[in-house]
Amino acid sequence: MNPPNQNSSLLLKSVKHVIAVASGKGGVGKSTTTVNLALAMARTGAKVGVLDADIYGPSIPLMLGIEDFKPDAVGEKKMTAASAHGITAQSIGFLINSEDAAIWRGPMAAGALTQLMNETAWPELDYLFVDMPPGTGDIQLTLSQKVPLTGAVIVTTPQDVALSDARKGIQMFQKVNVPILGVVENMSIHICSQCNHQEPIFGAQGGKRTAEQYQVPFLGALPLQLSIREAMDMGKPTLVSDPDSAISDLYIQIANQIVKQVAAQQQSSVSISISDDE
Ligand SMILES: Nc1ncnc2c1ncn2[C@@H]1O[C@H](COP(=O)(O)OP(=O)(O)OP(=O)(O)O)[C@@H](O)[C@H]1O
Repeated sequence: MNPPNQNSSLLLKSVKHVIAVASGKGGVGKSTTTVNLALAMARTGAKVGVLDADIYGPSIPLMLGIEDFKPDAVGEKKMTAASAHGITAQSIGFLINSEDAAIWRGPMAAGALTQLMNETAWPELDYLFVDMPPGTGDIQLTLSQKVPLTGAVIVTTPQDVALSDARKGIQMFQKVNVPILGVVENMSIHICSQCNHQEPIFGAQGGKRTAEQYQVPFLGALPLQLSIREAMDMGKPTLVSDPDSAISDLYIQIANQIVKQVAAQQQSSVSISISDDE
Protein backbone atom coordinates (compact mmCIF):
# COMPACT_ATOMS: atom_id res chain seq x y z
CA MET A 1 0.00 0.00 0.00
CA ASN A 2 1.20 3.52 -0.78
CA PRO A 3 1.64 6.24 1.80
CA PRO A 4 -1.06 8.91 1.49
CA ASN A 5 -0.79 11.49 -1.28
CA GLN A 6 2.61 10.27 -2.44
CA ASN A 7 2.36 12.10 -5.77
CA SER A 8 2.58 15.56 -4.24
CA SER A 9 4.95 17.66 -6.25
CA LEU A 10 5.30 20.44 -3.70
CA LEU A 11 7.30 20.07 -0.55
CA LEU A 12 7.01 22.74 2.08
CA LYS A 13 10.08 22.30 4.23
CA SER A 14 9.02 24.73 6.95
CA VAL A 15 5.48 23.36 7.31
CA LYS A 16 4.84 20.19 9.30
CA HIS A 17 1.21 19.50 8.38
CA VAL A 18 -0.91 20.84 5.54
CA ILE A 19 -4.65 20.43 6.10
CA ALA A 20 -7.18 21.10 3.34
CA VAL A 21 -10.53 22.49 4.40
CA ALA A 22 -13.07 21.70 1.72
CA SER A 23 -16.76 21.68 1.03
CA GLY A 24 -18.51 20.38 -2.03
CA LYS A 25 -20.96 23.28 -1.93
CA GLY A 26 -20.22 27.01 -1.70
CA GLY A 27 -21.43 29.21 1.13
CA VAL A 28 -21.55 26.55 3.84
CA GLY A 29 -19.08 28.47 6.02
CA LYS A 30 -15.83 26.83 4.95
CA SER A 31 -13.73 30.00 5.27
CA THR A 32 -15.36 31.00 8.56
CA THR A 33 -14.63 27.56 9.97
CA THR A 34 -11.06 27.52 8.60
CA VAL A 35 -10.16 30.85 10.18
CA ASN A 36 -11.68 30.07 13.57
CA LEU A 37 -10.11 26.61 13.69
CA ALA A 38 -6.71 28.07 12.79
CA LEU A 39 -7.03 30.65 15.58
CA ALA A 40 -8.24 27.97 17.99
CA MET A 41 -5.25 25.81 17.20
CA ALA A 42 -2.88 28.76 17.63
CA ARG A 43 -4.29 29.24 21.12
CA THR A 44 -2.88 25.86 22.10
CA GLY A 45 0.59 27.20 21.32
CA ALA A 46 0.92 25.71 17.83
CA LYS A 47 2.33 27.81 14.98
CA VAL A 48 -0.47 28.07 12.46
CA GLY A 49 -0.98 29.49 8.97
CA VAL A 50 -3.89 29.82 6.58
CA LEU A 51 -3.70 29.75 2.81
CA ASP A 52 -6.77 31.19 1.13
CA ALA A 53 -7.00 29.18 -2.08
CA ASP A 54 -10.62 30.08 -2.75
CA ILE A 55 -10.15 31.84 -6.08
CA TYR A 56 -13.88 32.36 -6.55
CA GLY A 57 -14.28 34.31 -3.33
CA PRO A 58 -11.09 34.92 -1.35
CA SER A 59 -12.63 36.11 1.91
CA ILE A 60 -9.85 35.48 4.41
CA PRO A 61 -8.25 38.97 4.07
CA LEU A 62 -11.60 40.49 5.11
CA MET A 63 -12.17 37.94 7.87
CA LEU A 64 -8.76 38.65 9.39
CA GLY A 65 -8.99 42.42 8.81
CA ILE A 66 -5.93 42.49 6.50
CA GLU A 67 -7.44 43.48 3.15
CA ASP A 68 -4.76 46.11 2.51
CA PHE A 69 -1.81 43.74 2.86
CA LYS A 70 0.48 43.47 -0.16
CA PRO A 71 3.20 40.79 -0.13
CA ASP A 72 6.84 41.97 -0.35
CA ALA A 73 9.46 40.12 -2.35
CA VAL A 74 11.81 37.83 -0.41
CA GLY A 75 14.89 37.26 -2.55
CA GLU A 76 14.13 36.56 -6.20
CA LYS A 77 11.54 33.87 -5.94
CA LYS A 78 9.52 34.21 -2.75
CA MET A 79 7.09 36.62 -1.14
CA THR A 80 6.01 37.42 2.39
CA ALA A 81 2.76 36.30 3.96
CA ALA A 82 0.65 38.50 6.25
CA SER A 83 0.26 37.97 9.94
CA ALA A 84 -2.89 38.67 11.92
CA HIS A 85 -4.13 37.74 15.38
CA GLY A 86 -1.11 35.47 15.89
CA ILE A 87 -1.45 33.42 12.70
CA THR A 88 0.21 33.65 9.27
CA ALA A 89 -2.02 34.21 6.25
CA GLN A 90 -1.58 34.19 2.51
CA SER A 91 -4.38 34.77 0.03
CA ILE A 92 -4.89 34.68 -3.69
CA GLY A 93 -6.93 37.82 -2.93
CA PHE A 94 -3.72 39.77 -2.08
CA LEU A 95 -2.48 39.26 -5.61
CA ILE A 96 -5.35 39.17 -8.06
CA ASN A 97 -8.76 40.57 -8.65
CA SER A 98 -11.26 37.79 -7.87
CA GLU A 99 -13.38 38.77 -10.90
CA ASP A 100 -10.40 37.95 -13.15
CA ALA A 101 -9.73 34.67 -11.39
CA ALA A 102 -13.35 33.55 -11.58
CA ILE A 103 -13.04 33.01 -15.31
CA TRP A 104 -9.74 31.10 -15.18
CA ARG A 105 -9.84 27.62 -16.56
CA GLY A 106 -8.92 24.69 -14.30
CA PRO A 107 -5.21 24.28 -15.11
CA MET A 108 -4.53 28.02 -14.89
CA ALA A 109 -6.25 28.32 -11.52
CA ALA A 110 -4.58 25.21 -10.11
CA GLY A 111 -1.21 26.45 -11.41
CA ALA A 112 -1.66 29.85 -9.75
CA LEU A 113 -2.61 28.26 -6.45
CA THR A 114 0.26 25.80 -6.33
CA GLN A 115 2.60 28.67 -7.23
CA LEU A 116 1.17 30.76 -4.41
CA MET A 117 1.80 27.95 -1.98
CA ASN A 118 5.31 27.27 -3.23
CA GLU A 119 6.46 30.86 -3.59
CA THR A 120 5.38 32.08 -0.19
CA ALA A 121 8.19 32.41 2.34
CA TRP A 122 6.31 30.45 5.01
CA PRO A 123 7.72 30.72 8.52
CA GLU A 124 8.10 27.52 10.54
CA LEU A 125 4.53 26.25 10.93
CA ASP A 126 3.03 23.27 12.72
CA TYR A 127 -0.21 23.47 10.73
CA LEU A 128 -1.12 25.17 7.49
CA PHE A 129 -4.84 25.21 6.71
CA VAL A 130 -5.71 25.48 3.02
CA ASP A 131 -9.13 27.01 2.42
CA MET A 132 -9.98 25.21 -0.82
CA PRO A 133 -12.23 26.58 -3.55
CA PRO A 134 -15.74 25.07 -3.21
CA GLY A 135 -16.57 22.16 -5.49
CA THR A 136 -14.94 18.95 -6.64
CA GLY A 137 -13.79 19.77 -10.16
CA ASP A 138 -10.39 19.83 -11.84
CA ILE A 139 -8.95 22.63 -9.72
CA GLN A 140 -9.74 20.86 -6.46
CA LEU A 141 -8.49 17.54 -7.75
CA THR A 142 -5.20 19.00 -9.01
CA LEU A 143 -4.64 20.83 -5.73
CA SER A 144 -5.30 17.68 -3.73
CA GLN A 145 -2.72 15.85 -5.79
CA LYS A 146 -0.06 18.54 -5.92
CA VAL A 147 -0.15 19.87 -2.39
CA PRO A 148 1.42 17.56 0.20
CA LEU A 149 -1.70 17.20 2.32
CA THR A 150 -1.67 15.51 5.69
CA GLY A 151 -5.44 15.25 5.44
CA ALA A 152 -8.70 16.99 4.67
CA VAL A 153 -11.48 18.42 6.81
CA ILE A 154 -14.90 18.53 5.15
CA VAL A 155 -17.28 21.34 6.15
CA THR A 156 -20.96 20.89 5.43
CA THR A 157 -24.34 22.18 6.52
CA PRO A 158 -26.93 19.56 7.47
CA GLN A 159 -29.29 19.95 4.48
CA ASP A 160 -29.46 17.33 1.72
CA VAL A 161 -28.04 19.45 -1.10
CA ALA A 162 -24.92 20.34 0.90
CA LEU A 163 -24.50 16.78 2.12
CA SER A 164 -24.58 15.30 -1.34
CA ASP A 165 -21.79 17.71 -2.35
CA ALA A 166 -19.86 16.93 0.85
CA ARG A 167 -19.99 13.23 -0.08
CA LYS A 168 -18.47 14.07 -3.48
CA GLY A 169 -15.70 15.91 -1.59
CA ILE A 170 -15.00 12.90 0.62
CA GLN A 171 -14.89 10.64 -2.45
CA MET A 172 -12.54 13.01 -4.29
CA PHE A 173 -9.98 13.00 -1.46
CA GLN A 174 -10.28 9.26 -1.01
CA LYS A 175 -9.61 8.79 -4.73
CA VAL A 176 -6.25 10.57 -4.40
CA ASN A 177 -5.35 8.88 -1.09
CA VAL A 178 -5.74 11.97 1.08
CA PRO A 179 -6.98 10.88 4.52
CA ILE A 180 -10.23 12.47 5.70
CA LEU A 181 -9.52 13.90 9.15
CA GLY A 182 -13.24 14.39 9.68
CA VAL A 183 -16.48 16.21 8.98
CA VAL A 184 -17.58 19.48 10.62
CA GLU A 185 -21.27 20.32 10.58
CA ASN A 186 -21.68 24.10 10.34
CA MET A 187 -24.93 26.05 10.81
CA SER A 188 -26.12 22.98 12.62
CA ILE A 189 -28.75 24.64 14.71
CA HIS A 190 -29.96 28.24 14.78
CA ILE A 191 -29.70 29.92 18.17
CA CYS A 192 -31.84 33.07 18.43
CA SER A 193 -29.80 35.99 19.76
CA GLN A 194 -32.93 37.38 21.49
CA CYS A 195 -34.44 34.41 23.26
CA ASN A 196 -31.89 31.58 22.79
CA HIS A 197 -34.59 29.46 21.11
CA GLN A 198 -32.91 26.68 19.11
CA GLU A 199 -34.15 25.55 15.70
CA PRO A 200 -32.56 23.15 13.17
CA ILE A 201 -33.17 25.37 10.12
CA PHE A 202 -31.12 23.21 7.75
CA GLY A 203 -32.11 19.88 9.30
CA ALA A 204 -30.46 17.91 12.05
CA GLN A 205 -27.36 15.73 12.26
CA GLY A 206 -26.80 15.35 8.50
CA GLY A 207 -23.03 15.88 8.85
CA LYS A 208 -22.85 13.27 11.57
CA ARG A 209 -24.76 10.73 9.49
CA THR A 210 -22.51 11.40 6.47
CA ALA A 211 -19.40 10.87 8.62
CA GLU A 212 -20.84 7.57 9.85
CA GLN A 213 -21.74 6.49 6.32
CA TYR A 214 -18.14 6.99 5.14
CA GLN A 215 -16.64 5.78 8.41
CA VAL A 216 -14.71 9.00 8.92
CA PRO A 217 -14.55 10.96 12.19
CA PHE A 218 -17.29 13.44 13.06
CA LEU A 219 -15.36 16.40 14.46
CA GLY A 220 -18.24 18.46 15.84
CA ALA A 221 -21.06 20.87 15.07
CA LEU A 222 -21.29 24.67 15.13
CA PRO A 223 -24.52 26.63 15.46
CA LEU A 224 -25.82 29.22 13.01
CA GLN A 225 -25.37 32.25 15.17
CA LEU A 226 -25.49 35.96 14.40
CA SER A 227 -22.38 36.73 16.44
CA ILE A 228 -20.23 34.40 14.28
CA ARG A 229 -21.14 36.34 11.12
CA GLU A 230 -20.83 39.75 12.78
CA ALA A 231 -17.39 38.97 14.20
CA MET A 232 -16.17 37.81 10.78
CA ASP A 233 -17.44 40.91 9.02
CA MET A 234 -15.50 43.08 11.48
CA GLY A 235 -12.26 41.24 10.75
CA LYS A 236 -12.20 39.91 14.31
CA PRO A 237 -13.31 36.27 14.26
CA THR A 238 -15.08 34.87 17.34
CA LEU A 239 -11.83 33.40 18.68
CA VAL A 240 -10.46 36.96 18.79
CA SER A 241 -13.55 39.01 19.61
CA ASP A 242 -14.99 36.62 22.19
CA PRO A 243 -12.25 34.10 23.04
CA ASP A 244 -13.89 32.74 26.18
CA SER A 245 -17.36 32.22 24.70
CA ALA A 246 -19.14 28.90 24.28
CA ILE A 247 -18.68 29.23 20.50
CA SER A 248 -14.91 29.67 20.85
CA ASP A 249 -14.92 26.62 23.05
CA LEU A 250 -16.61 24.59 20.31
CA TYR A 251 -13.95 25.63 17.78
CA ILE A 252 -11.22 24.71 20.30
CA GLN A 253 -12.76 21.27 20.83
CA ILE A 254 -12.88 20.66 17.06
CA ALA A 255 -9.28 21.90 16.68
CA ASN A 256 -8.23 19.41 19.39
CA GLN A 257 -9.99 16.64 17.50
CA ILE A 258 -8.08 17.58 14.35
CA VAL A 259 -4.77 17.47 16.22
CA LYS A 260 -5.66 13.96 17.41
CA GLN A 261 -6.62 12.82 13.92
CA VAL A 262 -3.39 14.21 12.45
CA ALA A 263 -1.40 12.29 15.06
CA ALA A 264 -3.37 9.12 14.24
CA GLN A 265 -2.68 9.59 10.52
CA GLN A 266 1.03 10.08 11.17
CA GLN A 267 1.13 6.84 13.11
CA SER A 268 -0.71 4.88 10.46
CA SER A 269 1.44 6.26 7.61
CA VAL A 270 4.60 5.35 9.59
CA SER A 271 3.35 1.80 9.97
CA ILE A 272 2.38 1.67 6.28
CA SER A 273 5.91 2.77 5.25
CA ILE A 274 7.50 0.25 7.61
CA SER A 275 5.41 -2.58 6.19
CA ASP A 276 6.24 -1.33 2.67
CA ASP A 277 9.95 -1.65 3.42
CA GLU A 278 9.68 -5.22 4.57
N1 LIG B 1 -21.95 29.21 11.94
C1 LIG B 1 -22.26 30.37 11.36
N2 LIG B 1 -23.17 31.21 11.92
C2 LIG B 1 -23.49 32.39 11.31
N3 LIG B 1 -22.98 32.81 10.15
C3 LIG B 1 -22.07 32.00 9.55
C4 LIG B 1 -21.65 30.76 10.12
N4 LIG B 1 -20.73 30.20 9.29
C5 LIG B 1 -20.57 31.05 8.27
N5 LIG B 1 -21.38 32.12 8.42
C6 LIG B 1 -21.55 33.25 7.50
O1 LIG B 1 -22.01 32.71 6.26
C7 LIG B 1 -21.42 33.39 5.16
C8 LIG B 1 -20.66 32.40 4.28
O2 LIG B 1 -19.57 31.90 5.04
P1 LIG B 1 -18.16 31.58 4.38
O3 LIG B 1 -17.72 32.71 3.49
O4 LIG B 1 -17.28 31.14 5.47
O5 LIG B 1 -18.58 30.36 3.48
P2 LIG B 1 -17.74 29.56 2.40
O6 LIG B 1 -18.26 28.17 2.44
O7 LIG B 1 -16.29 29.76 2.60
O8 LIG B 1 -18.23 30.31 1.10
P3 LIG B 1 -17.59 30.20 -0.38
O9 LIG B 1 -17.69 28.80 -0.73
O10 LIG B 1 -18.49 31.10 -1.18
O11 LIG B 1 -16.21 30.70 -0.25
C9 LIG B 1 -20.53 34.48 5.76
O12 LIG B 1 -21.25 35.68 5.81
C10 LIG B 1 -20.24 33.97 7.19
O13 LIG B 1 -20.02 35.04 8.11
